[in-house]
Amino acid sequence: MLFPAINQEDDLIKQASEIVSSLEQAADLVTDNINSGYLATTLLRYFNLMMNRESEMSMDTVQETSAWDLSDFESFLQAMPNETDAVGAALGILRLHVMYGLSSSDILHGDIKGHMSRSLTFDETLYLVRHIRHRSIATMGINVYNLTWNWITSVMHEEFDIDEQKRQALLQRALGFLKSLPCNYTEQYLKIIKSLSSMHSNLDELSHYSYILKQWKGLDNVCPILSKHPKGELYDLLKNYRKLCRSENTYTNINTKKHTKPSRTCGCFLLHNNDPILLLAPVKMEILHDSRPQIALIHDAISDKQIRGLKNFSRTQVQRSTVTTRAGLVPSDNKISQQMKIRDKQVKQLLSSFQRRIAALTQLNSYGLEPLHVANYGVGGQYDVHVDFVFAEASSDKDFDPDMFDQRLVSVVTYLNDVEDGGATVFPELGIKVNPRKGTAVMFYSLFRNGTGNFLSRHASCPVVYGNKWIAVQWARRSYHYTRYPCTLDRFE
Ligand SMILES: O=C(O)CCC(=O)C(=O)O
Ligand SMILES: [Fe+2]
Repeated sequence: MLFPAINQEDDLIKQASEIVSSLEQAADLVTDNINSGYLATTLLRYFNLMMNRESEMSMDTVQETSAWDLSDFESFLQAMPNETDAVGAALGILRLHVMYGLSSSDILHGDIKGHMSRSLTFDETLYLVRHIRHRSIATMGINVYNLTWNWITSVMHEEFDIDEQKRQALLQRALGFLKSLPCNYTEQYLKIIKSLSSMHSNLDELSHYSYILKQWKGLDNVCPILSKHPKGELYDLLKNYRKLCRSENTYTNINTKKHTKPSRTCGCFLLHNNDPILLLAPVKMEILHDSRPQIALIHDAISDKQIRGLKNFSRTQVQRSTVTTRAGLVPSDNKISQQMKIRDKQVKQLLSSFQRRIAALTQLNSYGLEPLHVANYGVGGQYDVHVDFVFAEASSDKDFDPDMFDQRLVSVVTYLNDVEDGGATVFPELGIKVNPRKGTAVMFYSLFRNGTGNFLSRHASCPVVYGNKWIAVQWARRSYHYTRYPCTLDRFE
């Protein structure tokens, strides 16, 4: 099972607690299993356990469920997280760190944006440091050297209860890192050398280095590579993504001027489109972006009963999400969630009024609606900046012509729960942030009238900090809607 944890993972955590509390023998086995290399997973499972109030166990539950036998336990062990989960957990914590600008020292003390957990151990922290250069962190548009150094120094400053040997190993690691940049003519480097000397380390090179460094004229205070920040449009976009997730208002206007006009009709209204269904129960619309692309909120888009039905059905069936790439549909570091398509007839029936309303609202033909997708993001789960249409560079077919493809025209993302912290949908080109609210949907168009993709519709899901996030995504394809959305010759109409 892959990180991020969803309800199944919560169940697993509950089972773990039950076993550990009730069977001494089992507890030893669990400990053996967990301690060998799965530290970050342990960390996140504890992290979840402590933070997710729903999964906290009362003593009553422990007593009720203490009748475990060992065959149950074997299958439990098989379902234990593996190395992939461990890496996933470490990356989840790093994502929260980067996206929300958290201090590494707070995380070390178990404080994730004010949600308290236990402190990390020395080994767990090193496990995080080892994974900072992972692709998914390296592509977040930050200086990974800076991030690594930030963590190394936090570990060095922390009063971990570790022996001399481990402390020396840490300092050696810090030296090795600075040397690899290379940053060995800096005050930072010298400081570590001095610390190592003060520990009476018998490294021959120590005295040699301190001698050279003392002679060195312009010793840099801080290594320049560590303070370089990536620049360019892509980085501005990723910066906006982070700023929106953090609710900082200072997002940079990148492309907006190129082909949007100021919004004229932002506001709320009841919409019925003269459609019999909507005349009976008009849609509560709130326009967030007037046009090109139009982005709107739909309030009360789905009933509580439909939400319950959808979640109950999907809870045990969602699987690791995939994205469309040149290599086909693959799991991706850019989309950390689990999802499924709803094909079940009964569930479809339950949702038919929901889909009819969407069709009536967009005035699109319901034949163009794709099967509904349900997705769940756990703590640290996110969806990086992306568009919902396929563009040539992302296609697996080298002759792919986006204009000939039946592209996704409209997306309706419906929130199936309130997320306690994080999980907002953001549009980093436009400075728009939508916080998930149970029953509300955000609807946006991805194409221009001529059928080509509008990159201003780029959007993302901020990582979930606390709780988890359930959404239902309804896409409508363009091909059925030529009459409703006739082509124009204007490139940007
Ligand atoms: O989770 C969200 O807020 C956005 C989901 C999304 O963009 C998608 O599934 O394509
Ligand atoms: Fe999307």
